Amino acid sequence: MDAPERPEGHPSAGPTADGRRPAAIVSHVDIIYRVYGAGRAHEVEEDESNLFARLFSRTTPQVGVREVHAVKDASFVAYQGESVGLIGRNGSGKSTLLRAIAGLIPPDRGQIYLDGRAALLGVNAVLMRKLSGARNVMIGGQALGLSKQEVRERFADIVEFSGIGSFIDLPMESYSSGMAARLRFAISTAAVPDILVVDEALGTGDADFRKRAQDRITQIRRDAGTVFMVSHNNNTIKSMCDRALWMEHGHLIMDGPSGEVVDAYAEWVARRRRANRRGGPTPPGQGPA
Ligand SMILES: Nc1ncnc2c1ncn2[C@@H]1O[C@H](COP(=O)(O)OP(=O)(O)OP(=O)(O)O)[C@@H](O)[C@H]1O
Repeated sequence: MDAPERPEGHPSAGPTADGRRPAAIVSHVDIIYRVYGAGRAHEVEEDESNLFARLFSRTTPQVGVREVHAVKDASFVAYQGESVGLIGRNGSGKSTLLRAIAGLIPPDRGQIYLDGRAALLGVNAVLMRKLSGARNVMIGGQALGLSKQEVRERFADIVEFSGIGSFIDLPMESYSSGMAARLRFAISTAAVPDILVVDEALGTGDADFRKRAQDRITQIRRDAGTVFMVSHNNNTIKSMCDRALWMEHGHLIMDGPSGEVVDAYAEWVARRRRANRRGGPTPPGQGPA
């Protein structure tokens, strides 16, 4: 099979003229979810011959399949050492784009090129509530690609960072949600990936833990890693990211220094609220489009 076409600035092309090295290239990416069984009642009850014709038709969409176009023609380049925040309203496509960068969802169109390994912060899928925190450290660490020996070497650090103390020997189902979130964060960042993808993990925990989480992310960036994060907290994005991407209805509508993008987004949200209170739409020409 032919190698995919490499856009300008592909990681293998080396650093740019200003010395920055691309870590992730997202080129014209579209992501479409297909939700099955989403048909209307009368479609489900249609007669069998009609159903047969539909199943074998190339042109008519199948019964009950609904498409959600979550990301539309998104393109950007992120550089090593950069921390990029994604902001936007609920359902605007932020998590979907992050999951695609982490390699969990294949784009329907376009390409994503990464220089190194990307990992989504969060080992939720593999952790087991009925097992002790200690057993879960071993399971989660290995899920991140560490060997048993490597997890053992980092065990004390992970437990110390989580602040779980002697609870580490109890089943995770006995933890408060904050304790579980802290342990998950500690496990997830035990193996430092080249590209760390953080989806809303920083809203959990108390102020002290948030500070330590922030320090750890800063350290990952210092080790030449790149961080992507989604947050609904504008202050988190401003303080932890140097750049922000604003998504609306699957489109990437603004890309720039985090302070500028967050302020523009906050202003737009406030204007929308005012317009909604007055019962009218957002004034034309002042929306994000
Ligand atoms: N697994 C899925 N199957 C079908 N549709 C999905 C799925 N996950 C997300 N969607 C849809 O894709 C769109 C984008 O969702 P996504 O979770 O990426 O948005 P988001 O900006 O991260 O939202 P939020 O801020 O609420 O987390 C939404 O319309 C959502 O309903």
